[in-house]
Amino acid sequence: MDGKFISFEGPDGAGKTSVIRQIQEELEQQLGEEELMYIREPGGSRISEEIRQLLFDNKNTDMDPRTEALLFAASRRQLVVSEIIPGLKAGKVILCDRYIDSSIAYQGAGRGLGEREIWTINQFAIDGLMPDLTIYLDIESELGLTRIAKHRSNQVNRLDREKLAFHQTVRQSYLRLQQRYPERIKLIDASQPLPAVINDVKATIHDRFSELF
Ligand SMILES: Nc1ncnc2c1ncn2[C@@H]1O[C@H](COP(=O)(O)OP(=O)(O)OP(=O)(O)O)[C@@H](O)[C@H]1O
Ligand SMILES: Cc1cn([C@H]2C[C@H](O)[C@@H](COP(=O)(O)O)O2)c(=O)[nH]c1=O
Repeated sequence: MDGKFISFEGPDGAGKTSVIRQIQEELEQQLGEEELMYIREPGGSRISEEIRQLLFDNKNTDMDPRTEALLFAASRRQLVVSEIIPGLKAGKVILCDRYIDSSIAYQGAGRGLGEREIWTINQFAIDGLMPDLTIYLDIESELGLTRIAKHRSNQVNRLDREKLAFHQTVRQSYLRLQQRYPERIKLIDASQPLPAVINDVKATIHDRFSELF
């Protein structure tokens, strides 16, 4: 497939949304809007957005962890088929806010379901389709959660509400993934001021795809 598949990962509050917004704006100017696709997980397609509602509904506190893991994988499957594969076939640059690494870190490690088990169920969903590049925004859990509490307290979802220890486990899992796949996953220090984070992200994308930025 001709396109470029870039995923963005990180603990809650790392700044993914803020970074992607800027990257998207600049790439749209460089490439034109039609060459670019922004999607977010869970969600990004009609059916996947409906699964998102179920996953984040604050009244679903009794959701079983395996149900949660399967719903994230189901949402991902639908997104792959309805958006990502067609976008890549059309040669687009796809900016994807979270992908399989989120499930490994949050459900595999955070929920304690096992990183290998989550990898396996997600292979059924993605059928081998991995990002060309993953930007991992690394931040200490305390700082990430503080940012959310400060700026986004009116939109806190079921997973944001987890205890600090959960978020620390998630971060450790991300760091292990980055060490295991250093060619695909590039670590950016997200505790820096936003403009510095964005510069690092642009340089990392350019290193991988010299025609971008
Ligand atoms: N580098 C930064 N320095 C200070 N504040 C930041 C930085 N990046 C983002 N923020 C602020 O932190 C808050 C969370 O940022 P953002 O929503 O972009 O993070 P996120 O990684 O998408 O979070 P989540 O995964 O929980 O949705 C926002 O209010 C944003 O303005
Ligand atoms: C894809 C995916 C996401 N999550 C969690 C991670 C976050 O807490 C939320 C997504 O919130 P955002 O503001 O849209 O980043 O969902 C997860 O646990 N597992 C996953 O596979």
